[in-house]
Amino acid sequence: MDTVDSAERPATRYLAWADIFVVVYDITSRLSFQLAEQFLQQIALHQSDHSLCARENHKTLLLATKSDLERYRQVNESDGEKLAKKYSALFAEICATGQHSKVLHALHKPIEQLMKERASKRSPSPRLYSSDSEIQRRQKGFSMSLKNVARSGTLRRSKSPKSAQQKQKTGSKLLKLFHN
Ligand SMILES: Nc1nc2c(ncn2[C@@H]2O[C@H](COP(=O)(O)OP(=O)(O)OP(=O)(O)O)[C@@H](O)[C@H]2O)c(=O)[nH]1
Repeated sequence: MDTVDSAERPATRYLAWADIFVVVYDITSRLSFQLAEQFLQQIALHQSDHSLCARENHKTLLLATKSDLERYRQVNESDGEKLAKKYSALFAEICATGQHSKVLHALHKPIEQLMKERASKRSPSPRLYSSDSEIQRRQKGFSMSLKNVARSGTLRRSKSPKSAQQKQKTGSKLLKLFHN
C-alpha cells in the first residue's frame, strides 16, 4: 500500500483490511525513521483492538531503503532492527536501485509467514474443527426452533377453519344476491 495519495485521505483507513503492513523509511533521513515509528505505533494500537478489523492477524515489515547511500546514512541498521523488534515487525535494509532479489525476498517473507500461520490455524476438516457437543447443541437449537414454528403454525391452523366457514358464508350470500 502507498499511504500517500492525491486525495490526502488518512492512512488509518488501511488498518481495517490490510494483511501486511510495509513501513518504509530512508536510511539517509532521520525524519523518515521517526515517521516510520509513528506508523508502527498506529498499527500496534490497531492490533490491540480488533473491533473494527475483519482480519485475524497481520504481519508488519519495517523496510529501510537506500542502503547504497552509506555516506549519507543517518539511521544505523541496529536502530532499525531495534525498532522492528519493539513492534514485533520483520526488518530488512534494501537498496531499491540494486539487487531485486533482496527486495523480493524481504517482501516475500511476511507473506510466507502469514500464510503459514493461517494454514496451521485452519482445520483440515470443518467436522473436526467443531466439537461433537457443539454440533449437537446447534442441532438441538435448530429442532427447538422448528418445534416453535410448528406450534405457531398449529395455532394459526386452528383459527383457519373458522375463517374458511366465514368465507363460505360470505360466498353463499353473494350467490344469493346474484340469483335474486
Ligand atoms: N539510491 C537510491 N535511491 C532510491 C532508493 N529508493 C528510492 N530511491 C529514490 O528516492 C526517490 C524517492 O523514491 P520514491 O519511491 O518515489 O519514494 P516515495 O517516498 O514513495 O516518494 P513519494 O511518492 O514522492 O512520496 C526516487 O528518486 C528514487 O529513485 C534506493 O534504495 N537507493
